[in-house]
Amino acid sequence: LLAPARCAAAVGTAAPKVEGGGRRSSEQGQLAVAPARLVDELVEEALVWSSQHGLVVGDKNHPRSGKAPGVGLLHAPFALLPMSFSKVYWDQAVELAPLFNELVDRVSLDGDFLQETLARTKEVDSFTGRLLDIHAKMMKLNKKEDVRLGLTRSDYMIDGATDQLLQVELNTISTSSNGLACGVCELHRNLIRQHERELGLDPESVVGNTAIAQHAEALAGAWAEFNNQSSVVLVVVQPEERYMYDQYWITVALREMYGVTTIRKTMAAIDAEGELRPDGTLTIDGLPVAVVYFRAGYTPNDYPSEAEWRARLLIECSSAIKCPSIAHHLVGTKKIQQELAKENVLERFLDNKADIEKVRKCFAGLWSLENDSIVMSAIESPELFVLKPQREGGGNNIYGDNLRETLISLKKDGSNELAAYILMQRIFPPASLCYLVRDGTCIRENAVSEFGIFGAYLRNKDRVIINDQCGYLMRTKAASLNEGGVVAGYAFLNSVFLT
Ligand SMILES: Nc1ncnc2c1ncn2[C@@H]1O[C@H](COP(=O)(O)OP(=O)(O)O)[C@@H](O)[C@H]1O
Ligand SMILES: N[C@H](CCC(=O)N[C@@H](CS)C(=O)NCCC(=O)O)C(=O)O
Ligand SMILES: [Mg+2]
Repeated sequence: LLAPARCAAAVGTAAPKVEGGGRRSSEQGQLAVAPARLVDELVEEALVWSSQHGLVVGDKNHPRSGKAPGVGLLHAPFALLPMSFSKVYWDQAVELAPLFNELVDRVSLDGDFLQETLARTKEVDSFTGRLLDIHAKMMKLNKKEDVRLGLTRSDYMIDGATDQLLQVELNTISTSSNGLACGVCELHRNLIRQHERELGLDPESVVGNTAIAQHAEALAGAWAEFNNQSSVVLVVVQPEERYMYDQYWITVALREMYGVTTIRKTMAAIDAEGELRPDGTLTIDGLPVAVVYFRAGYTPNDYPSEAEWRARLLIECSSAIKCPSIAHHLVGTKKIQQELAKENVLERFLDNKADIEKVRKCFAGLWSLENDSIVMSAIESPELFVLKPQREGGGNNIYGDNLRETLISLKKDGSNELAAYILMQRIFPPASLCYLVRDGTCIRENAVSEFGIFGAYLRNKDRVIINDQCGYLMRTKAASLNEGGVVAGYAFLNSVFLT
């Protein structure tokens, strides 16, 4: 039905020209029009597979879908077939993972750098300010985190104009979809296995996703370093969580693979039930906490009252291994991303020249709004930029005319509001026709992808126990969309086969 060569294009491609073969981004996207019968069959099988294998999210149309597991389920949004991705980019992103792990840890130890870099932002962004206040309190207490666990994700897009892999952002808190990303990889392998001849693809060419196993391994490793057999891993969650199934993949693996117990609590519940023993141990309902795994706490919406801020401070003051610590969390702000892109700043944190060049090579243009000439360029050509506040979770950036108007009003006020934002070069990834499935419906869209590599870093004093990439997340969205993110409702989960 679909000649293999044509079919390779049928799965959507994000692999423009690279050294040693491959094709230019402009040549991509010649999607072989798969016969409707085959697409319908694939969609039906994919929906059945997703329902039977926990590739699910809570359905926002169901009142209790964010409260109780098993209630109001809906399949997670997914691309029907994997994205082809050049091994050159894959290898580059994998090679960068331990470098970014090390960079995040080094920057997190430089409290003055964090406080100074974010000082102006603090004046105009109260959320970031509150985080900085907790960080300042820990500095005053000279609080040391001997055991540090970083679970990160570095997100990239391919810049179609230069065929360069450019970092979109470095996430250091609540890096999610680690569970569902594995599911979509298995879904694609299953579909290809069932239709190998028609699709002309090899199921094993879909890159396996180790995210669940490796996140569980890192959390279990931290729990072991805490060295208290009766302790638990505390998962900090939002009161309404429709992404709970993504989280349960990790916590069930933690129990089944390592026998480690997890408890799920909201920040309000931690404030109400949490206590500090004299030795600094955090207890919840009397249970000692070894590790605090934040799957909430990254957005102002997670702090509706002082109770949640008290909980964050209580956790930070405790001997529990925070994932992330307040310092690690702050390293992931866009302002720090922009500061690290300045000349000679990486040299403060990384020693090896070659490593520094590898990291610097993946930086897109990043500027503070104090840079008048860049602000003027952005006002003239807003479509070439993205304006970013210090926010996480998708849906927060400013684009196009709104970007221009925001900059003009910020400049007119002359207020220091400017420090709440950074400007970033807009990346235009190669687009290709893809089949995308959401709410049981398959659409064919000209789509672009964002490739994330998860990173795991576990250290006890000067002993680095884990410093590795730990799985991947490929997200695909309509090329016409500015914003991204699955939870935010824009992107679809995808997997990768290397070309
Ligand atoms: N420089 C950029 N070029 C193109 N798209 C971008 C850029 N930065 C962000 N985006 C889009 O906006 C989405 C959210 O931006 P991001 O910086 O990842 O913020 P968040 O922390 O909210 O995820 C990304 O997933 C991507 O789709
Ligand atoms: N509900 C929360 C969701 C937390 C969250 O949005 N995390 C951001 C980085 S901060 C992220 O990694 N997004 C990747 C998946 C996407 O595209 O939506 C959770 O389960 O922890
Ligand atoms: Mg993001």
